[in-house]
Amino acid sequence: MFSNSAARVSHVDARAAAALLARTARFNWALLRAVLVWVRGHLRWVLALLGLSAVLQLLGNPAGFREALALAFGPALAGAVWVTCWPVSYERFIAGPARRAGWRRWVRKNWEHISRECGLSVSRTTKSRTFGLAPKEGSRFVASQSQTVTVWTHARLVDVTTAGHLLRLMVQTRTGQTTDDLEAAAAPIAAAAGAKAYRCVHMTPSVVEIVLVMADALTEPRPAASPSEVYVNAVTLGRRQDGTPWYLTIIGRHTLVVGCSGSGKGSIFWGVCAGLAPAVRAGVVRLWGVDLKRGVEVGMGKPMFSAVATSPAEAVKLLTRLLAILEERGNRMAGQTRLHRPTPVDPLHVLAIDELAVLTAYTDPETKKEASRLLAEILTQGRALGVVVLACVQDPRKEVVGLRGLFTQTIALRLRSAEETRMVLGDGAAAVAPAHRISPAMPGTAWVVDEDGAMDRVRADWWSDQLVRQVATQHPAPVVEAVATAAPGKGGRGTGGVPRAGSGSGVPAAPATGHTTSGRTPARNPRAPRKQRTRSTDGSSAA
Ligand SMILES: Nc1ncnc2c1ncn2[C@@H]1O[C@H](COP(=O)(O)OP(=O)(O)OP(=O)(O)O)[C@@H](O)[C@H]1O
Repeated sequence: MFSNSAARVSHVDARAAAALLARTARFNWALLRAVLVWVRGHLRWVLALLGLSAVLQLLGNPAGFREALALAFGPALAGAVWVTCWPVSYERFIAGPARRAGWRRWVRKNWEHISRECGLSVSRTTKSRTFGLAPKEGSRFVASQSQTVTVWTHARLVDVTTAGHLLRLMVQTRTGQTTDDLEAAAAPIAAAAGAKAYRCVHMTPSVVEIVLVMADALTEPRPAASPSEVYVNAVTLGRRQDGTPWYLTIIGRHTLVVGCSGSGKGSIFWGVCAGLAPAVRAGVVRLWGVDLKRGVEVGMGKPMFSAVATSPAEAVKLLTRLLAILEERGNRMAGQTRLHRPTPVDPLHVLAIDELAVLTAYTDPETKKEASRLLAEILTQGRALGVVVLACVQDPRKEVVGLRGLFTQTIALRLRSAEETRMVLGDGAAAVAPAHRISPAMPGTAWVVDEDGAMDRVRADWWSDQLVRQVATQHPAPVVEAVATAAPGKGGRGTGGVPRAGSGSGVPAAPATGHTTSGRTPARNPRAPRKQRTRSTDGSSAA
């Protein structure tokens, strides 16, 4: 008995000792690597001090020899310990500022060369005259000697600044140049600087800011956070390539999301819908879902939606109902106000469509025609009347998405060709916003056009099925729209709809069939247990 427990203790000790040994070895190896990196980066300093220490040794000054060695390797060792034990603070106080200073120095020192090689400079040859003594003529002063010289004129580097991973060059055109020329040179400048990406911001008719992204802040996926605040104007979808948050304006915008299969359209779909969830619960926003991939996507967060259609026929009914709301609201707003302001009695309606092409291209001709007509009306009238559309599609061709031009903002996820990038982001976009070159290993990454017309690379946060279900359960829509019974032009009061069961309004509960989704929704993952449609008085669902 005793010998057994002793053996167990010694076994545990051996395992702890082995772990400690492994940790120590890893630490020493990290330290050694950091020292070697430091020495490589400061080779001249180290060699000079090693030389000095050798001379001092030869001169019989062992104290000086030791000091020189300490000077050569002391900072390396201190830096190595710092970077190994506290990498974040080392990056913040030492490595980051040093790297950024190096970028600025590189640009300032080499600007003329960069400008010349990247096609921003012009040269002109002129004759120059020199005066002096001519040896052949007995060192007599000769009036002039003529020689041909090349004179370069460069675009002007107004300023160089850095922040985080960004290197910003403010460049001014030279005479005869336009900002388009500066923009065209941004790609070779980015390549010369070893930048991961770049973008151009037109500051004035003669000044462009070239923003070089020196390290990719989008490489790592980031999980989305459960929203808690009521936001209607915009939602946070992820981050921009400079690491700042990426907001998508919702009010007054129709958004088209284009990306091939697996490009991450779901992240943007849920970024918007789940991002608006607190506003949905507060009643300021009403979500309408059209999921023509058999309801697989919207099924994840169905409680957030006031109505869901999963077939083209249901979608037509839903669009008809929405158009009726829009018409009623238009009549009410006429002569009163030109822009709808969402309130709990008169909410913002957000129509979220997953796989738009099924509705506008791949269904029977009659449904296709009717759906396209309804959607076109919503897109043309809805912006000011508080009805906005978010549509996701894989194929941006005109014959698939004929209504492409009616969307007021587009998000280009990974696309299949430069031609598709041009279709989605506009002429000339393939060069500056190459959505067709987004790596398949980085789903959720996209190119967007900013308010000022500049293109920027962004990455949406990742919404897991579990998080979508959780957000939907926490923020159910207080009102269910009885879309299936709607007839064209018979929407009645636009903000109508039936309060959800148990929402405390005293209005009879809507039947579970209030959603247009017919009975069965194919599940992508095992579904969470179905919630009973009764609610306790605090508004939370009761199982
Ligand atoms: N923002 C993101 N960050 C990291 N990974 C992501 C992100 N978005 C999506 N993914 C990954 O990519 C996969 C495909 O994403 P998603 O289903 O959203 O693509 P999709 O464009 O909707 O494709 P399809 O059109 O075929 O449905 C997901 O299963 C997930 O693993």
